[in-house]
Amino acid sequence: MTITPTALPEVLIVEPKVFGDARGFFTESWNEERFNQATGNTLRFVQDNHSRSGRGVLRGLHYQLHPHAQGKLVRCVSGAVFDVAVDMRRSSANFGRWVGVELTAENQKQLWIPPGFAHGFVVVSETADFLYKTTGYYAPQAEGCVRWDDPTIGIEWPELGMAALLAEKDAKAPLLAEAKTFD
Ligand SMILES: Cc1cn([C@H]2C[C@H](O)[C@@H](COP(=O)(O)OP(=O)(O)O[C@H]3O[C@H](C)C(=O)[C@H](O)[C@H]3O)O2)c(=O)[nH]c1=O
Repeated sequence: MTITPTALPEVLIVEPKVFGDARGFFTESWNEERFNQATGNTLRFVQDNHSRSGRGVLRGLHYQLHPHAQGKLVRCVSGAVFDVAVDMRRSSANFGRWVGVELTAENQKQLWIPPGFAHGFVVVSETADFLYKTTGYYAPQAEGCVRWDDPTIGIEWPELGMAALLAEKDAKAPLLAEAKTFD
């Protein structure tokens, strides 16, 4: 397992070892001991999620506030997405800053997004199956969201050649200045 910090040092690219052979491949997509040894975390995941989306679908930017804040370990198992995390902690020197990583079925990269960060992705393949583990249960009453295209965050989304397809709540999400944040 390889762990690579991003420009937001708490957001980590996780690359489990992939064993390829003439039949295909095998990989341990999650190994608690290896992950916690490599990152110094002591994570406990309580929920697995799976969403499927078509090209141009943009889900996010979402997060849950305390006491229901979620850490997420995300990956794309078919197709490809551009995955983004935004630091929503006002006390952080990186408040409002973002990182983006292409997660694909081919590169088998995963992204660890700790509590305190907004998360979202846009699909850059015909379809994408997106799986992720969370350290907290779904709590819609604690959900926060921030606009995907807020110029003060300035996410450089990939060119899609089409308008992003968003849920109504995401199209109407607040800008960072009005969004709920972490201390
Ligand atoms: C997230 C979630 C949703 N739902 C139900 C609620 C709705 O009836 C339906 C679709 O929910 P939503 O439109 O919020 O799904 P996404 O837009 O993919 O939300 C996710 O998008 C970004 C990328 C995230 O990081 C979050 O995990 C999550 O907010 O699934 C559940 O029952 N449990 C859940 O954990």
